[in-house]
Amino acid sequence: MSARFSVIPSSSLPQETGCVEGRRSANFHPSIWGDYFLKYASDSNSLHSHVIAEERIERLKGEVGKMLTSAMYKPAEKLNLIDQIQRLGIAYHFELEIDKELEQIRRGYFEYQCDDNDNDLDTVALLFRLLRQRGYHVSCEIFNKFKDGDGNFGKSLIADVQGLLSLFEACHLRYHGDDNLEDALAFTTTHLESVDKRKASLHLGKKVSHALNQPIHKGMSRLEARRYIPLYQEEPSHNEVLLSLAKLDFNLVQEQHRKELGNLTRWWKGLDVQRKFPFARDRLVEMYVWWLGEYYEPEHEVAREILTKLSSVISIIDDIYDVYGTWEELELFTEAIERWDVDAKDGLPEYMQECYKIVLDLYDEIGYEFSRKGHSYRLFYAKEVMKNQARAYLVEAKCFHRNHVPTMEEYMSIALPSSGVVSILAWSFLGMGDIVTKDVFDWLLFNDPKMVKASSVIGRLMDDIAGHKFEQERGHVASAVECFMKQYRVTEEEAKEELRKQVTNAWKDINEELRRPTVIPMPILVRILNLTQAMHMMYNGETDNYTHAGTKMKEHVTSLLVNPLPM
Ligand SMILES: CC(C)=CCC/C(C)=C/COP(=O)(O)OP(=O)(O)O
Repeated sequence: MSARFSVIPSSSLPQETGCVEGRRSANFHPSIWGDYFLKYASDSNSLHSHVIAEERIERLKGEVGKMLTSAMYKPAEKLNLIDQIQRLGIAYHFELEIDKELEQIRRGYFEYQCDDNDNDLDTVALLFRLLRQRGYHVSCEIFNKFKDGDGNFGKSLIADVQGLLSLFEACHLRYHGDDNLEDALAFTTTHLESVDKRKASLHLGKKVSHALNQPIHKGMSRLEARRYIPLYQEEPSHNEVLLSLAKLDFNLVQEQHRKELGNLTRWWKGLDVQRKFPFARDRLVEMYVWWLGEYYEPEHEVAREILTKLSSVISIIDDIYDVYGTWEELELFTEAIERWDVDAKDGLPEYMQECYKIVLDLYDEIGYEFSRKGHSYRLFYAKEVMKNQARAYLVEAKCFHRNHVPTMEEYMSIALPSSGVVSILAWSFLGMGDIVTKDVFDWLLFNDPKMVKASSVIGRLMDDIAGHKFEQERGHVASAVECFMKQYRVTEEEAKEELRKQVTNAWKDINEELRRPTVIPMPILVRILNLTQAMHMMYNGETDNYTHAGTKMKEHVTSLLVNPLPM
């Protein structure tokens, strides 16, 4: 298919520039984890306890399944149950049941207008959130009845902290034009912040603090489940069956994740990354955690493996383009990727030859996996993505090597493709089952879908806001913050504020694109949502947690992969 970028002619650069030549170094810190996970690669001594846990899980799943479909619960109780199941990270066992129950509750509420008793703010907001999460269109006018005579969310709601919390969470599902929810977000945030300051009721206070920092809709499910399980346990009314299932399942799946990461560590060591590419970020473990945001369910083992391998290699390539490579080398490397031929590596410097070989070998390996599964057609898309990514990196590098600070419009046309979101999504689909088709790849690669663009905007702008300072210090292509400041003559803080608004708007696009009926199957769109949540985890705040993996990211790795949940 047609390339999005053309390769920049080599003659075009040096004359034009005060060109930045020679090699740079970003002084990335070394891997925090080294070989730590290697020991899990061959871990088979827990086989017996594994089987016992699986049997218990099956029994508990049966009980939860019965609770979900039982007619004993009122709709409000059922909604709470569904919410808890989702937040505990075990909803993947009950997708069909949840869909059926939600559909029934939706019809009861909107078509038969029943259950007037369940019309409190907490329940209505929960209903709204759970339905919109699944793509049902529910009008935000549903909240009008909670407004006072002046059309504002009124004082009477302030004492209902649980209701405020539920409304706050619902607001993050808003579409463009949902003005009601803009007001509701400001209203709930103000009042929840004051609850947070008062540290009212220890348990509720904890929930409020966490929500303000991390709304459910933007949170990475696996990480949020890890945080929610102990919180749920502290709830006096918690259900023992749900809790046991959540803990057992978390720990069993964690064992699988460790083993996968153990095998990946072995592969990574075999590549000898530290020695061959000492200038690059060595972040296999962090990359794996990133993709637990895309899918953590056991069935996606192969997809996770393919995605982690490809993205870890692209991370090295990113550092070649961003940091280490000279302009001439980058042109040569891009041409070699275009040619996709073993002989194309002749003429590359040695470190690039090593990298090129890794790419070709990896593609041979995944190509073999595709042919085993009857998915050989996927290899074409996988290669196309790598070529697009290399071209996008080259265009970005050109800006840097020319010391060019583009306008925001020009910047976004360069920085959205180089953000890698399309590549990551395409690669994340490679190892998935038959829900992924040729049409899905064509849509993703050649239709410029709105939801994917929104996800790229969120990833790119959050990354730029978080990484601005560090990248400018080490010398990096101008970020959105710099372009915005220059174009609109504003301060760094003002630029960041404006860019955060663009992120907020892009979330509304994501929410709208999830609305049924969708052209692309929902499980595919959910991957785009998941990737956006994972990027939110990576870049939220003032730190790029991928590059600087020693603080928050280290905590995430520890809680997701090192420490099991105490039973
Ligand atoms: C979610 C995605 C798309 C991940 C791709 C993996 C990757 C190359 C990360 C580097 O991020 P970075 O912060 O260094 O990116 P950039 O160099 O574009 O700023």
